[in-house]
Amino acid sequence: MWKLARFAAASNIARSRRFSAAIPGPCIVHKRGADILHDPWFNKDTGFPLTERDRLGLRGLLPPRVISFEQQYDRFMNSFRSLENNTQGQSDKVVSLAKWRILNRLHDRNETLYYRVLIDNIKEFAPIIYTPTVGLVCQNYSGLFRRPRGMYFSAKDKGEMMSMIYNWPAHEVDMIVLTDGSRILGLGDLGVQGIGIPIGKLDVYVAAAGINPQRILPVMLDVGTNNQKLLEDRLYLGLRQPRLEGEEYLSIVDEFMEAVHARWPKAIVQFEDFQMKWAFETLERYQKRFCMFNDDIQGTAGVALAGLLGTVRAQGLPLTDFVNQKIVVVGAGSAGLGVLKMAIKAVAKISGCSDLAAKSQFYLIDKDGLVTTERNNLDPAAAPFAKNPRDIEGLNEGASIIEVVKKIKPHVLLGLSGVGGIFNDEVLKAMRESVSTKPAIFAMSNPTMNAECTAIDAFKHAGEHIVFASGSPFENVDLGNGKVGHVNQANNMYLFPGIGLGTLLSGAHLITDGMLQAAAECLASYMAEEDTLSGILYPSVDSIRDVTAEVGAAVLRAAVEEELAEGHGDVGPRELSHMSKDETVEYVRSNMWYPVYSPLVHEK
Ligand SMILES: NC(=O)C1=CN([C@@H]2O[C@H](COP(=O)(O)OP(=O)(O)OC[C@H]3O[C@@H](n4cnc5c(N)ncnc54)[C@H](O)[C@@H]3O)[C@@H](O)[C@H]2O)C=CC1
Ligand SMILES: CC(=O)C(=O)O
Ligand SMILES: [Mg+2]
Repeated sequence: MWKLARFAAASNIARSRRFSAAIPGPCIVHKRGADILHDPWFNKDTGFPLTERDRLGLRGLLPPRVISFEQQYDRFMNSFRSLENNTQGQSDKVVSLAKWRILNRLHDRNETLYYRVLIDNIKEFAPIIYTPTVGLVCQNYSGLFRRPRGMYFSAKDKGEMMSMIYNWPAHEVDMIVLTDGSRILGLGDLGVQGIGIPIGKLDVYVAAAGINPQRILPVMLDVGTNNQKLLEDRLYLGLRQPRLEGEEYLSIVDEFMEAVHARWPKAIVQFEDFQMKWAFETLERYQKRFCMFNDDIQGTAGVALAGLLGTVRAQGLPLTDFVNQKIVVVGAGSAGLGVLKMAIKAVAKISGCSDLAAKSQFYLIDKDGLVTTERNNLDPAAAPFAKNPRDIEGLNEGASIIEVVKKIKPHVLLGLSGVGGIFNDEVLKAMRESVSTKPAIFAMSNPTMNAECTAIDAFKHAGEHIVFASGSPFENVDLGNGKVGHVNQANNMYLFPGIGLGTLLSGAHLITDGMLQAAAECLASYMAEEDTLSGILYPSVDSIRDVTAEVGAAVLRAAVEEELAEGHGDVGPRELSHMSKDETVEYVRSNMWYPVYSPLVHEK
C-alpha cells in the first residue's frame, strides 16, 4: 500500500515558525566571557541579549547593538548572495570553494546559525557541504586547513586510544562517522584529507535527522596512504607512510571501536568510504558486536532498491514485476555488491524463490567486464553474483558494457563504478532498445565528474522517456516543448540519517538486516503513484526531514519487532512498543534537534 506524499506542507509550517516567539529551555554552560564567544556551540555573536551579556561576563566584548537571530540570518544570506554575484564568471571550482568557505567560517563561529541556514536551505547547500563540493574540499584539505574538526586517530596512537577518546570535550556522543580515507567518493585514496566526508555526512545528520550537533563526532583513522602524490606533498597533514595492512590495520580499528564503546556504549558508528576489502571485513567483524553499519554497502543498497522498485512503478507495473526486471550493475565494489545483495533478496522475497534463482535477472560488470564463473582470480566477494556461461548465451566472460546492454536490453543500467562517463553515447543509445517502456539509467557514482553519465546526455541519447537518477545533483533537463526530464538524486543521504536516528531512539545495541530492510521499504513506498509514473522516484531534498522522520520510525519499529529496542531517555521499550505507526513518526520528529538560541546559564 503506497502512502500519499505526506507532510508536503510541513516544511512551510516549519518555515513560518522559524523565528517564532516560543521560549526555548535553558542551556547550561561551564564557561564565561571570551571563552563563550570562541565556542561555536554556544556563541550567538551579536545576538546575546544584554542581560545575558551581564550574566556571562560578555559586556564590552561585543558591539553594543543586539542583533536578532532573524537579522543575523538575513545578513548571512545576503553575504552569501553577494558572494554568488561577485564570483560570477569564475570557474566552478573557485565558486564552489568560495561557497564552502563562507559556510565553513560560519560553522566554525556559530553552530546554531550555521545549522539553521543549512536546514532552511538544504537543497541549495547540500551540494556544498556534501557531494559534489565535499569531494573538492577533501582533495584540497591540507591547503584549506585552518582549524581541526572531529578527532584524528593515527597508527602512531596505538595503545593510546582508550585514553585519547576522553580528550573529546562532549560528555555524550550519539553518532560517529568514521573513515580511513581509503576510498573517498570516486576520488580514491585521499588519506587524512578524507575527514571532510565524516564532517559532511554528520552535517547531513544534523540537517536531516536533527541529531544534536553537540553529540556528533567525525573521526579519521589515519593508517597512512598509498597516494604517492599526497606522500610527496609537503603540505600533506597525514602520516607519511604506506597504509597499514592485514592484522596491523585491523588492530587499529579494533582499538578504536573498543575505545568508543568504553566511553559511549550507545554511540552508533557509521563506517564510510573504506576501500572494499576493509568495508566488508569490518562490517562482518563488528556488526554483531557494536552498534554500527556501513553506509556505502548498506545505506546505498536501500536507496538503490527503493529506486529500482520505483522504476517498476514508473512503468505502471505492479511491484511483483520486479522479479522480471533485467538489471545490469556496473561496479563490483562495496556499493555495487551491496545493492545486488539487497535487490536479490527482495526478488526472492517477492517471488518466494531461492536467492540462487532470484539472481538470474542481474548482470554484474567490473573493470574487467562481465563477471562470470570463468574469471581467473574471481574476487570472492563478487563470486556469488558471477554468471554461469551456460546462462548467458552470446556473451563471454569480460564482455563490455555495450556488448551486455545490446544483448540483454536491460530495464535498468545502474552505475557504481566511480568512473566518469563510462555510460558513453554508444551505451546510452543502446538503452533505446531496452525491453522497458521506461528504461532507467542510474549514474550513482560521486562526485559529479565521476558520474557514469550526465543527465543531459542520458536524456539526449537514451530518449526522453527514460527515468534518470544520479548520486550527485544535476539540474532537471529541458526537453523542449515545455517538457522536463526529471533528475532524481539516488544518494544514501535519503537513508543513513533515518537509520541513525531510528536506531538511536530505539536504544538498540545492534543494527540488523531487518532494520535496514524496513528503512529501504519505507523509502520505496514514500512517493505517490502519480509521481513515480512521471519518473519521480525520490522526494525532493527539501523534504529530507520528513523523509527521515518516516525512515527513522520504520527503523525504530523494526527494532521493537525484533525485541532489540531498549528505549532512549525517559521512553522505555514498553512505551515504544505501544506507539502506533503515526505516533512513532511523531515521536521521532519530536526528538529532532532544531537550532534556536537557548538562554545560556553559567554553572561552574
Ligand atoms: N550514490 C550513492 O549514494 C553512492 C555512491 N557511491 C559511489 O560509487 C562509486 C563506487 O564506490 P565503491 O563501490 O565503494 O568503490 P569500489 O572501489 O569498491 O568499487 C568500484 C568498482 O568499479 C569497478 N570499475 C572500475 N572501473 C570500471 C570500469 N571502467 N568499468 C566497469 N567497472 C569498473 C571496479 O572493478 C570495482 O568493482 C564511488 O564513486 C562512490 O562515490 C558509493 C556509495 C553511495
Ligand atoms: C554517497 C556516498 O556515500 C559515496 O559516494 O561514497
Ligand atoms: Mg560513502
